Order: sequence, then C-alpha cells, then structure tokens
Amino acid sequence: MALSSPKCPSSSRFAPTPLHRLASPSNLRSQNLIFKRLPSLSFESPKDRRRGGVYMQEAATKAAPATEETPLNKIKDGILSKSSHLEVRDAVNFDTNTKESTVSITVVGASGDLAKKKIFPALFALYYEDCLPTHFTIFGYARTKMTDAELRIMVSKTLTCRIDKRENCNDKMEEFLQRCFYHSGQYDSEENFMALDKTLKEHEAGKQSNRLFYLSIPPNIFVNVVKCACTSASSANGWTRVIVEKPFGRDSESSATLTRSLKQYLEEDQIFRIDHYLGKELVENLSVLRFSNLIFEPQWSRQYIRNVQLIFSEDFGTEGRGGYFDNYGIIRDVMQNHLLQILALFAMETPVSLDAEDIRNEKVKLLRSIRPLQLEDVVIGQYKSHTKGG
Ligand SMILES: NC(=O)C1=CN([C@@H]2O[C@H](COP(=O)(O)OP(=O)(O)OC[C@H]3O[C@@H](n4cnc5c(N)ncnc54)[C@H](OP(=O)(O)O)[C@@H]3O)[C@@H](O)[C@H]2O)C=CC1
Ligand SMILES: O=C1O[C@H](COP(=O)(O)O)[C@@H](O)[C@H](O)[C@H]1O
Repeated sequence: MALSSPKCPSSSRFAPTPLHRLASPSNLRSQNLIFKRLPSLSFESPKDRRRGGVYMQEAATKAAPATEETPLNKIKDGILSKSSHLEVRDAVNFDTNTKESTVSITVVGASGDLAKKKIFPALFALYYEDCLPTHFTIFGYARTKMTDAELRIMVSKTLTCRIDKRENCNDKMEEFLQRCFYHSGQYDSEENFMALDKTLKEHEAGKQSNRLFYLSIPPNIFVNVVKCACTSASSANGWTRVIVEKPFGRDSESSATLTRSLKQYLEEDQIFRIDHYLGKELVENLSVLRFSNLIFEPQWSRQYIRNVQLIFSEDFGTEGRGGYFDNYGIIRDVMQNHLLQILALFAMETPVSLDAEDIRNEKVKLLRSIRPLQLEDVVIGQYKSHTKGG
C-alpha cells in the first residue's frame, strides 16, 4: 500500500504519520483531532493555590475563524456547481493509475452534530497538513436527503484553518470540499450499502481500495451499520476499518456484548475506538508536561501535590442532546471515558516508552490500584433549566 506521505510533519506535536495507520487512535491523536474547549485541570483549588498548589486554568486553543475568508461564493461558483461525481472527479484530476491505492472515508451519520463539529474539520486538518493520501475521497452517509452541494455547504461552515493560519487556506478548503460527496441511505439496508459500494468503486477507479467507515451515529445502530458495511460495502482488495465513537456500551457487560457483535463482522485490528478527548491539546501536552519538564517531573508526586481536581464544565446548554443525556446520562457520557482517561494520564507511572501499548499498560496498572468508588463517596446533582449561559 503506497500510503505514506513524505510531507507529514514529524515534530513531536505532529508525530510521523504512516498513512497505512490512517485510522489508528495514536494517529488521530497526533493530528490533534479535537480542539475546542479544554477541561480545567487543577492540582489544587484556586483557594489552595495560596498554600503552594499549582492551578492550571482553561487553555483553549483558538481556532483561526475561517468565516471571514471562507470563499463560500467562490466555492459555490466552483465545485458546488458541479453535479455528478464523475464530473467532479475529473475536475480534481483524480489519477486513474491503477497501481496506486485509494482511501475512501465514509462518515456514517454525516448529517449529525459530531460529524459537523468535529469529524469534517478534523479530516480537513489532516488534508491541510498533507496527511491524507493522494487519492482519497470522503463520503457522508445518512438518512437525510442531501445533495453533494448541500453537504459541502454544511461542511464548509465548520471548517477552520485552526492549526496555523496560512495564505492558501481557502484554496485548500475548496480542494478538500471537492473530495466530499454525499450518499443517502438507511443504516440497516444492505441494498443502500450496495449502492454506496457502487459509488465508491466509481471513485476508486480500479485502484486498490482501502475503506474507512467512521460511525458518527447513536450506538444502538452501530452493529446494523457494521453488518451492512462489511457485507455490502467492504473493500474487495484493500483494508476495511471502522472507527467507533464512544460510548461503547452502558457498562462492562454491554460493552463486551457490543465488541462481540462487532467481531462477527470485523477482526479486532479493524476496529478503532476513539476517545476524542485524548486529541485535545492540553491532554496531549500532559505527558510532555509531566515527563519532559524538569521542574514538574521530580515534583509530580503525592509528596508535593496535596489535591488534584479534574473539572469538566461547558458554557452552553443541552443543545438537542437532552434525549441522549436522559437515556444515557452525563456520568456514562463523559466520566468513564474522557475524564478517566485524563485521570489515568495524569496519575500513571512513567511508561517504558510512549508507544500506545506501554502507555495503556501503565494506565491499567493505575486503574487497578484505585480504590473503587462507593455511593457514599459521590455527590450527584441535577441540572435545572435556565435561560442564561446554559
Ligand atoms: N456530539 C459530540 O460532540 C460527540 C458525540 N459523540 C458520539 O458520537 C455519536 C454521534 O453523535 P452526534 O452526531 O452528536 O449524534 P446525532 O444525534 O447528531 O446523530 C448523528 C446522526 O445519526 C442519525 N440518527 C440520530 N438518531 C438516530 C436514531 N435514533 N436512529 C437512527 N439514526 C439516527 C441522524 O442522521 P439521519 O437522520 O440523517 O440519518 C443524525 O444526524 C454518538 O454515539 C455520540 O455519543 C462522541 C463524542 C462527542
Ligand atoms: O463526548 C462528549 O464530549 C463533548 C465535550 O467535548 P468537546 O471536545 O466538545 O469539549 C460533550 O459536549 C458531549 O456531550 C459529549 O458527548
């Protein structure tokens, strides 16, 4: 598979990106997948700071807004006016050399919140940094009826040149949008996935095809989609991988059931479970701060730190997520994944290396040594509706 991109940055922030690991969690992490609000991490409360604690406050990365520069009109006159897939494919000089491979990324649930807010912008960031293969195509898939042009308009509203503001950002956005297409279908219809397969093949133009399905959908339809994707739209001559967003079940038992169900159709190494919090800059930098900072490293111990607080706060309301919170709940939604991951990174011992397995092993050791919480250790509150500030 000719998937490596020599242009990929290889600094510690942007680790070398072998693109055959396009969907690897560490790769997505290294591409700073998530970028908006950051949690506050405090070693001590502000009040305790006077007594010598350290307090790290919100350090959100500001995305360079693309709005003033997004050439929506230009885009509309250009790519959005092209009607057929093949017309667009030709317009972007899609190479028909069969020796090279392609990657088709299908965002399942493309009409939803996560896709708009996070996935398309993250894919654009990868493109912007030349970290996508030469031949890639992105497909949005959902039940909502939409044209390619409508998808592009939707996506263009949330793209930002957040990594670094550069002169050619608008051109890059336009090029990126040219590679985005939309296919409407049901999540449990083999027939609809066969139609998707046909369209993907048109774009792959006989090259070796690798296919990635990003499940940006509620968990109750994960298995239906994986079944249809694997039986009717998997690659015939390359790899097929699936990225699954949390939540992975409600508890240990349902998580194991979900894994068993997915494994009816996929091998473990085709499944990539994402915790997007690990892509936050502050979270990514935690390990650097801990292990490479000569001031912090020797002091990162219970001898010197009295109290650690992990605070998750949002400055907006439920915003359409009410049903989800009611059914799933905020504790299951963020505590057992995002916040526990941060706790583990924060408190684990130094890993042998920064390889994913070594870090995971240290996290597991730490989690095994934590005294299980009892109900009496927990104070639970209930939000009430409010008209101001969420
Ligand atoms: N939003 C976020 O910030 C984050 C979300 N997640 C997780 O990612 C997944 C997707 O999240 P999000 O985009 O917010 O979710 P949405 O509720 O926006 O759902 C995504 C899409 O799935 C389809 N859909 C929604 N509900 C149903 C249903 N009951 N049956 C079938 N299809 C449905 C809709 O598309 P259509 O009707 O067009 O088919 C919708 O646009 C969830 O598992 C969520 O927990 C994880 C991290 C962050
Ligand atoms: O997983 C989730 O995380 C987001 C918060 O992440 P952020 O990157 O947007 O800060 C939260 O809003 C959402 O409800 C939850 O599902």
